[in-house]
Amino acid sequence: MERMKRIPEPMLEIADLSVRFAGKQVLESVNLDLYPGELVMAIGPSGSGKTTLLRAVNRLNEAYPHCNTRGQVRIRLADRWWDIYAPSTPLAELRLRVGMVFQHPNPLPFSIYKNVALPLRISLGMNPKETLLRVQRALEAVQLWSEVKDRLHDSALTLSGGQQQRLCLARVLALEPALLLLDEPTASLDFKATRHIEALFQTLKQRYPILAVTHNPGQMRRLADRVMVLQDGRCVAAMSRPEIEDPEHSRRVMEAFF
Ligand SMILES: Nc1ncnc2c1ncn2[C@@H]1O[C@H](COP(=O)(O)OP(=O)(O)OP(=O)(O)O)[C@@H](O)[C@H]1O
Repeated sequence: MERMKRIPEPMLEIADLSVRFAGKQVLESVNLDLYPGELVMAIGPSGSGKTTLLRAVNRLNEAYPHCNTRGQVRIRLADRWWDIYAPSTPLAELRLRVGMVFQHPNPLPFSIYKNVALPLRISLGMNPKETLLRVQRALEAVQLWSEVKDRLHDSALTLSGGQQQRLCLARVLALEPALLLLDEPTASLDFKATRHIEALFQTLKQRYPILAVTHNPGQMRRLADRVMVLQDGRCVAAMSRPEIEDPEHSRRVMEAFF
């Protein structure tokens, strides 16, 4: 008897997603499935809707009263599907499971330690000993520990832009999310830190799938398993890994849409 081929189930399903701000169409009928072990990158010209797409996954666009979202976004957590836009979905819990790193670092006006520790204490109810261990592990993962271990109680706002970005990533990783959303996560990092964080993403995607936005074609080639190209809010092209690796093909796609 022919063996049945196992079709992997996605972790995230975005179906026919449209977003308007004050009547202006910003995303139109976007579809995307994200599978375990994948790092998918959204690219496109400035204003094409990349950040809006990421923000739609954890319902951050709703912070704007004139925002209207249609379509479906579903996430699979512990083998159960959650409809992200269903009124019954527990939003706070969802946002803990869907970690997002923003384009501009957004540390809280507290100490370096508290920035990572507070969500663990408040949201996960961790005890101080567990918290300390988790904070250290997260800061080591983003290669910040050696730079801050002697000044953990200084304000996070005294860190450089690149250090703040790594701190914000550590804060998200410490919560051990199910899915990562990254909006140009290396934009404020130097070459060495960028390469380290890129290597970290390659490891992390085995644990949780990643949907990322980048403006950097080199980073796209180094990291992306698949690429979606957005233009004026629509998905106008897609590239698989072999197409991304083919310099002629990816050059043609970039030239066509940028
Ligand atoms: N809260 C908002 N209210 C009104 N318009 C918005 C809002 N947020 C985004 N937009 C508009 O939606 C469009 C897409 O914005 P978005 O930030 O998603 O683009 P992007 O592709 O991420 O751009 P960039 O590459 O410059 O970061 C833009 O025209 C932007 O002005």
